Amino acid sequence: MTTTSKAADSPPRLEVSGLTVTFGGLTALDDVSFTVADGETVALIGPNGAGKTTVFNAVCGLVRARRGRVRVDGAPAPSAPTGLLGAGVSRTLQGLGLFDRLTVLENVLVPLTSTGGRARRVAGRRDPDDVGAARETLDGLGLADLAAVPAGTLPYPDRKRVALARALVTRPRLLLLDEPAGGLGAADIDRLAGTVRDVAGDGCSVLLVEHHVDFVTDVADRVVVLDFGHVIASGTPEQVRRDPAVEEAYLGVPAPPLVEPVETGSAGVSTSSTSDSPRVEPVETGSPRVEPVETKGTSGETA
Ligand SMILES: Nc1ncnc2c1ncn2[C@@H]1O[C@H](COP(=O)(O)OP(=O)(O)OP(=O)(O)O)[C@@H](O)[C@H]1O
Repeated sequence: MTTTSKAADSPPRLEVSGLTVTFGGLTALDDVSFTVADGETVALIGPNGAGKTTVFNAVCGLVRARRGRVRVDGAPAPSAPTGLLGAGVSRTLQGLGLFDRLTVLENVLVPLTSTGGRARRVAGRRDPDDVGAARETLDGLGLADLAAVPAGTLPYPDRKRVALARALVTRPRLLLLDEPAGGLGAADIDRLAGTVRDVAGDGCSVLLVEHHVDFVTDVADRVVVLDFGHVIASGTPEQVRRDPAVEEAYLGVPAPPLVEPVETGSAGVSTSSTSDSPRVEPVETGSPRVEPVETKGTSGETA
């Protein structure tokens, strides 16, 4: 999925380098480094409180780093959220943050009409180009028929797609998705995965925070695992799934040895570790899945 449109020595779309963030005496992030290339999808996973949202907030200028740096296309990331659109960065929120009384179309127009000198157009006159872009985005997400419906009347999966449309309408080069699969059923997650692949296929880089491991495995080129503010593993979804440190971080116990003597019995598993014994792979028995947190509200929140 990674595109090759940039020169080989060009900076990555997103570079997080030595990022350290503290809240009073708490070190939420400690020397965190990773990159996201053009058109690459990277998932940031980790147990609750690991620091995932803090990474997002640091990229968006919502929290100040004590040390380290965040660069987008080689330039310092905006120091305030108001600079995000200009930097080609867009994000969704765990709580969606929709305006319930505005229609779907009006919600999707918000990032277009609230930037630069176009803010005055919110109150009445709409730029036809903006409306066209919003309708095109809604169409692409299967939301065209809902354009005139107040967002607050929609079921949660549709509201979630509206929030995604609002993030996509500015045609970002870097899209940050905060628990995009949380609270969705299997069919909606499949549709979301298709959208993420399409977005990445168009060259947009995607950084997502997600607890749903099957979704992560489906869409992510690489996974970065945080625990207590440290990067404890990174690699392909398969590499990370098999990493004992990841298992330990989620389950709180050391991973068992790779080959464990097992009692003989009807299951036919050998007790010995001779070369013709079946190989026991304890790490495969449980993907490090933590159920999505659905209690963080579904409307009106900001990050
Ligand atoms: N504004 C804040 N003030 C104080 N502590 C904070 C603040 N924001 C985050 N923290 C703390 O920083 C740590 C990392 O929090 P963060 O929300 O980034 O974790 P997370 O991995 O996103 O967790 P979750 O999966 O539960 O959303 C936690 O210990 C959290 O309590």
